[in-house]
Amino acid sequence: MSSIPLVLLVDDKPDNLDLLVNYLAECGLELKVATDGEQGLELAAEYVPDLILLDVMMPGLNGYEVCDRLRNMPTTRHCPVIFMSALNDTDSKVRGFDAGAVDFISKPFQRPEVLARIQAHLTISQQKQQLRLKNQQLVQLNKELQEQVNKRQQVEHALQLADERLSALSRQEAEHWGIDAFVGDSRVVVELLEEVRNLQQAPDTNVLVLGESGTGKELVSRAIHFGSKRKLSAFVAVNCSAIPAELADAEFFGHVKGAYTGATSDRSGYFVQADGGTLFLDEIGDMPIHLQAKLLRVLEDGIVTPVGGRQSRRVNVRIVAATNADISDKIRKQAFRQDLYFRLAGYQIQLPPLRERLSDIPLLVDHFLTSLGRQMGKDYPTLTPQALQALQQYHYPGNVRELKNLIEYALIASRGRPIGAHHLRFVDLSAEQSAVDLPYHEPAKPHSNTESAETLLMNYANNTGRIDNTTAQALLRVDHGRASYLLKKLYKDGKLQKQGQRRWAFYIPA
Ligand SMILES: Nc1ncnc2c1ncn2[C@@H]1O[C@H](COP(=O)(O)OP(=O)(O)OP(=O)(O)O)[C@@H](O)[C@H]1O
Repeated sequence: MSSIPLVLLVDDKPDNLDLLVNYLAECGLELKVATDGEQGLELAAEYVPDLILLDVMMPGLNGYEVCDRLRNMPTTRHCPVIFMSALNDTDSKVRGFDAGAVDFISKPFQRPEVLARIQAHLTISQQKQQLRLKNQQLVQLNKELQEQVNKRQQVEHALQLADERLSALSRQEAEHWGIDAFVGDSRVVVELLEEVRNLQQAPDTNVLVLGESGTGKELVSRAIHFGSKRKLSAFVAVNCSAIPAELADAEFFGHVKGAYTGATSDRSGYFVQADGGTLFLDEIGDMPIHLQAKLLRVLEDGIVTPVGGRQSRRVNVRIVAATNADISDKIRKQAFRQDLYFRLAGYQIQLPPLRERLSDIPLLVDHFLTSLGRQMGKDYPTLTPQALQALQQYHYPGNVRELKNLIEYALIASRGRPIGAHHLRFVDLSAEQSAVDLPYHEPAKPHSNTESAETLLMNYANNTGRIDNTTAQALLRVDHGRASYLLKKLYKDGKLQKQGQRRWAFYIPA
């Protein structure tokens, strides 16, 4: 409503119009007059008045019809209409209200009544208009809110989907790495799996996993993590022997931007990455001694500080460490800190070598035939009884990893036929298996450095107690002559002892 309210007077009697104009002249109103219904409608459409005084009985369109049409025009729909009539009966009033009038003024006019009714309805109309405006604002606000709610619901839905996908992934991972992934039903394995289950229920206990290479130390460590409540956070696997000493601090504790040349941004280290989860330290026996001291400090106070940074951060990490080294020997030789050992070995697990649980071979063979066969697109690979017997008689210096590799090779070599003993490529031949028809392999990368070749052979002999020419050839990828030369040299140096005169098998001197 403009500051001066506009009132439209519609009456076919000029006297009435004059009288009304006269009454309203000094009331601060703007007036428009129409002398019939048609003109009244035109002026109403053109000026959109704040109030209309409408005569009922007019030639042409009567007041009821005019009012009815006003209600149907979008611009005048809310404009209050007061009927003016000499008829004072209830019927005509009801009819008027039905047509959409807000009030009645009786003729002959009484000035105070006319003024009072006009004022009252202008005020009501003004308030109604304000209410309508507020309502529109509220509707608009409500729309915006609804849009926000919709957007939020979409985001929440997307988040929920992502969450479901993530937990499906972590479920898959947990299933993949769960305790069931560790195959075996020998007594020693059953006891071992019981220990793993107990450790899953003690998610804050650090664990030291000991065992020869290939016995499943990483598999067990993953099962400990993925079966515990820590599974929703990361399992970070680190091979301690593969980290260059100069990078070790940054790798473990992270670094800030500019800490050294090449540090172009902040980077979190293994401890922060594993926060809430598990840090798997493989080959812990090979961890440099200076790093052992720093690791011990983090294990004691749970606080890490990135290289070049001042801001420390508290982390909650379970350590599962593994080694195939003789850790007591390393402690004796002061190559491993005893205090760190006590921190890591909150609980200690010893994995048995495969040769001490040969009864697990059929299950393991079946497991690898199925899983590797599936990967290679071979549906039901089979094995001859002779091949299984050969597998059960071997002593597996490389443990389960070696068995897995044997089966993988045999699956390829057998080309879809049942796997026979001659498809098994044993690296370390025992007397019974020397008759096995071995396929020939081109040496991949011959081992030319004599010193490191000797170390490799001695490591093997120390681990297994024996070594022969065929094994040496396979280990170093060299020919028979070179293997003989190296074994004889170790023999002459007194590092190996010969067995019998004819067979070139050597033992560690008693
Ligand atoms: N009991 C088992 N059941 C099924 N697979 C096994 C088992 N033990 C070991 N494996 C498989 O053998 C391979 C070697 O296992 P893993 O890496 O856990 O051994 P490891 O003791 O950690 O070896 P390393 O000391 O050389 O790191 C992996 O492919 C693993 O899946």
